[in-house]
Amino acid sequence: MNERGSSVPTVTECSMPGAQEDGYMLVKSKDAETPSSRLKAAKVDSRPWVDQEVQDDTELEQREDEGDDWVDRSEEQDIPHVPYSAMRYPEETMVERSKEFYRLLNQRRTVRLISPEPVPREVIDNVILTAGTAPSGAHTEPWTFVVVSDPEMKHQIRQIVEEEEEVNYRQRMGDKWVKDLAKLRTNWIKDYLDVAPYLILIFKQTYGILPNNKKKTHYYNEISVSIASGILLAALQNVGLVTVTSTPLNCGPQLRLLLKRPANEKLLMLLPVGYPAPDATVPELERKPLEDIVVHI
Ligand SMILES: NC(=O)C1=CN([C@@H]2O[C@H](COP(=O)(O)OP(=O)(O)OC[C@H]3O[C@@H](n4cnc5c(N)ncnc54)[C@H](OP(=O)(O)O)[C@@H]3O)[C@@H](O)[C@H]2O)C=CC1
Ligand SMILES: Cc1cc2nc3c(=O)[nH]c(=O)nc-3n(C[C@H](O)[C@H](O)[C@H](O)COP(=O)(O)O)c2cc1C
Ligand SMILES: N[C@@H](Cc1ccc(O)c(Cl)c1)C(=O)O
Repeated sequence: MNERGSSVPTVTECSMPGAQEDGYMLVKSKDAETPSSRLKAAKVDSRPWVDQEVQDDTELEQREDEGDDWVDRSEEQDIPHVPYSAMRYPEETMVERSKEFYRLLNQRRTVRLISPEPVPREVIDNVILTAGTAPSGAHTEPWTFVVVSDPEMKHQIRQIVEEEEEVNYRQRMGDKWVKDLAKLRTNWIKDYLDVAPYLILIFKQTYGILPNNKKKTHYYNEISVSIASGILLAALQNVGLVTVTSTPLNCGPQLRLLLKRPANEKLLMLLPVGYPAPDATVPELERKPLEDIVVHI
């Protein structure tokens, strides 16, 4: 393998215990070689180099089950291009606005003690609309925001999450993981899943399904939905609400089924949303200074 990553991880079809209706998962394996992996390797080798961590494998992986059920992009209609104009501020105003926005977002904290106080539904709709302004690969908008306010449904979500997180903390993840998280004083008990007025479950659509049932490639879907999620966090901060950017390990498939979401959707994160509880505390964390996060060239 050369340094620029031309060695391609092979892909094996295998049965996935306890998982989806699809019955397949892609497993990276160094040794196994199958016709599809050879095809994939050949395709990848003919492409320009991209960092393996960020390369868009979306289409390659999906074309494993290539068939007539994928839409041909060339069938899509051309659209008009229209003039664009942006707000233009004097430089001093730009500096002031950039500081002001930084001050706002620098106050954002993950708050794990959330008040049960109701939050207007319209505010939740607006922050989700804001998240939906995110850029997305080929403008595929590969996100679904499931908003849960029903107490019984919230409780069922809590039961799934607590059951899996208990396994994560007690055995699945091991000592290093538990030690790395210790400063946050988290555990598998997730009161906020019952208490927060809203739970927003953010799903990435790994591919799209058109009205004619053909599948559509959702390029860079995880990156696109992650950007939308970041914008959602900023929008929540803007209205004085708090959340926990939570990634409940191994809960995705169960939560998808509970919420009756289709098989093309995978849970990306679960955000309990509300006002902070009056007695909420947060760990006294520091953020890296500018010189540690920027390189000017
Ligand atoms: N594991 C990761 O790389 C990432 C995880 N997350 C989030 O972290 C949390 C834990 O993630 P993870 O450990 O992957 O656990 P999940 O609970 O999301 O998934 C467990 C396993 O099931 C697979 N799976 C989930 N949904 C589907 C679906 N609709 N169709 C087919 N396979 C599916 C996943 O595949 P697969 O590994 O292909 O996703 C994974 O192997 C979740 O909230 C998840 O959304 C967020 C970003 C990346
Ligand atoms: C991708 C990602 C996954 C996270 N997963 C969890 C999680 O599962 N549970 C949790 O309590 N916090 C989770 N967090 C929140 C982090 O613990 C938190 O962002 C970090 O401690 C910094 O604190 P701050 O958000 O207050 O700046 C996650 C954050 C990110 C960005
Ligand atoms: N999901 C667990 C553990 C956890 C906690 C905090 C984190 O920042 C991360 Cl990445 C994981 C939990 O919610 O307790």
